[in-house]
Amino acid sequence: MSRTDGGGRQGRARALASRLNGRPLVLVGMMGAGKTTVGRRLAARLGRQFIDSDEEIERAAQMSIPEIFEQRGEGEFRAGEMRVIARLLKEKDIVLATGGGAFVNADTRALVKAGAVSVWLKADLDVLFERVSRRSNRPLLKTADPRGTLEKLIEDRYPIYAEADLTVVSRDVPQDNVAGDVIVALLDHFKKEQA
Ligand SMILES: Nc1ncnc2c1ncn2[C@@H]1O[C@H](COP(=O)(O)OP(=O)(O)O)[C@@H](O)[C@H]1O
Ligand SMILES: O=C(O)C1=C[C@@H](OP(=O)(O)O)[C@@H](O)[C@H](O)C1
Ligand SMILES: [Mg+2]
Repeated sequence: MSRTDGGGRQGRARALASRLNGRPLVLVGMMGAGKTTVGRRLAARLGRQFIDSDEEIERAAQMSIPEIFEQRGEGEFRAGEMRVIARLLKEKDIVLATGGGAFVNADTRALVKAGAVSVWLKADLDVLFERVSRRSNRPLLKTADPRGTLEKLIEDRYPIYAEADLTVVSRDVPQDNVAGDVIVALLDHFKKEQA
């Protein structure tokens, strides 16, 4: 990478930091969109702390997400998810990756909309299915037809994710490039907001 590229990157990160003024950046979207992995890259590029709400919930409950769903049920998971996100939104200068269902919950969505800048990482069914098929840690997809389940979730959730402040396509390119796409899209968003 040339010196100019490095300067451009840093310049964009600084410009964005000033626009955000400490406000949390929150990633929303389907399972497999890349919220956790792209979010980590994004935080590194912006010099922000990265937090994943699923990891926070697992730490608080001392159980894995599949165990929480199995032993406590989805209702309790969603209530815990909202509490954890409400607490995390009080932090400054963070990138927060949420679980795919968090923004779908009306109360959690209201908290995110009020206290953060939200980005929908969007990907289509084929891309998502290929990615989630790599691991079996998503209890909602433990059905007879996981692809059909994912398709139905997309149908239900896309209109809700569209309420995020902006949308970035999670392309099948290195995750650092997707993080770069998010930074460019955010700067563009703030420019438009100012115009
Ligand atoms: N842009 C990308 N290109 C290729 N693979 C990706 C990309 N983003 C994420 N992945 C992979 O997809 C899987 C799910 O990513 P993850 O970050 O856990 O998604 P989420 O948190 O949105 O469910 C992981 O194996 C990750 O490495
Ligand atoms: O879409 C969902 O409802 C869920 C997504 C998961 O997080 P990721 O989106 O990070 O996979 C996790 O919170 C849980 O399995 C439920
Ligand atoms: Mg995740």
